[in-house]
Amino acid sequence: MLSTSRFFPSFSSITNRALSTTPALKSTDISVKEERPYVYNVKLNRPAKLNTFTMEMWREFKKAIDRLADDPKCRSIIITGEGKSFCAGIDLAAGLSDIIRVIQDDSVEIGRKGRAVRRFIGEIQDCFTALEKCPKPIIAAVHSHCLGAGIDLITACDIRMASQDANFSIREVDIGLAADIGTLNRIQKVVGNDSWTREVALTARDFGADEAHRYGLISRICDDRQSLFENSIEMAARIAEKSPIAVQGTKETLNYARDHSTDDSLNFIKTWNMSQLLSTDLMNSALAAMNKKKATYEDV
Ligand SMILES: CC/C=C\C=C\CC(=O)SCCNC(=O)CCNC(=O)[C@H](O)C(C)(C)COP(=O)(O)OP(=O)(O)OC[C@H]1O[C@@H](n2cnc3c(N)ncnc32)[C@H](O)[C@@H]1OP(=O)(O)O
Repeated sequence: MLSTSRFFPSFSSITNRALSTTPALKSTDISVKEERPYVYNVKLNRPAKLNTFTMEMWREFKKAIDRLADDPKCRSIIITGEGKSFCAGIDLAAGLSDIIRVIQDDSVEIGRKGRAVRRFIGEIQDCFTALEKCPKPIIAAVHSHCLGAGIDLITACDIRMASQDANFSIREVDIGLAADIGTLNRIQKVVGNDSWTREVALTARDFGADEAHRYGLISRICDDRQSLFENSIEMAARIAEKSPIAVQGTKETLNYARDHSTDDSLNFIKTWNMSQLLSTDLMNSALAAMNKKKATYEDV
């Protein structure tokens, strides 16, 4: 069992450093690649630190997702991690240094400190909420460690799959905090088992791919990392072949239905489709189905 203290520089050394000493993000910490036509891979690319998140990396991640959200040449996305682990959570040394500096700055009045903490958490929340807000479906492909912020990330995705070696933990209580960037707010809606959710969130215990699958956190287990990658690309490519109007309307509606009453969401989809059924995609798809052919669709 590793102690988290080995990752922390002393608090005084953090507070004495200037802001600019936060390890700078090389833009390679997040890489974006078109793997197939219309299918993009957003890769966490900080393998030496097990793809742990710094503030700069969070910002880069959001930028990448927001860019793909608006790119008509992107229709589906997979999220992968380079190296040994998918994501070992927040970078316990660099990722918390900004906030610790504020907390420890005695010249800042306590009410203002609270506001700064709230802003800090909100900014990080937005980086993962970008996954949910992105109209393109997003598949998380998890191998090895997926801890803390890693679970925040994957619960904001549309689909989760993992290789057999995956190792998950809602690790936050072990570092003295209630998870605040999405896991606790989304996981019950993903998993639908309140007792299990509370068990893993309150104990921070590790669980593997089989357990994650059994409780619905992931929908598919692959034998190894290579087949995980291939399966996630195949699934993303299959989605990308379909009408982007239909696919993106489906994601919007599922998100809306999750957070509203059935009545409200029925109203939402009929209003949505007031315009979206007028699209040529409907006729194209119907004709292609009747002729046993594949339809192609304009970019949106
Ligand atoms: C407002 C708050 C917002 C977000 C909050 C999020 C909360 C969380 O994310 S909680 C989870 C935090 N993460 C952890 O507690 C994991 C800590 N890491 C480990 O326990 C282990 O590294 C391991 C994942 C079990 C893997 O062990 P091992 O295979 O032996 O590899 P290591 O040699 O330990 O690690 C390699 C390399 O990575 C560095 N590293 C690993 N995890 C972190 C981390 N979380 N923060 C910073 N650095 C980390 C480790 O120091 C090694 O670096 P070297 O330079 O090679 O020493």
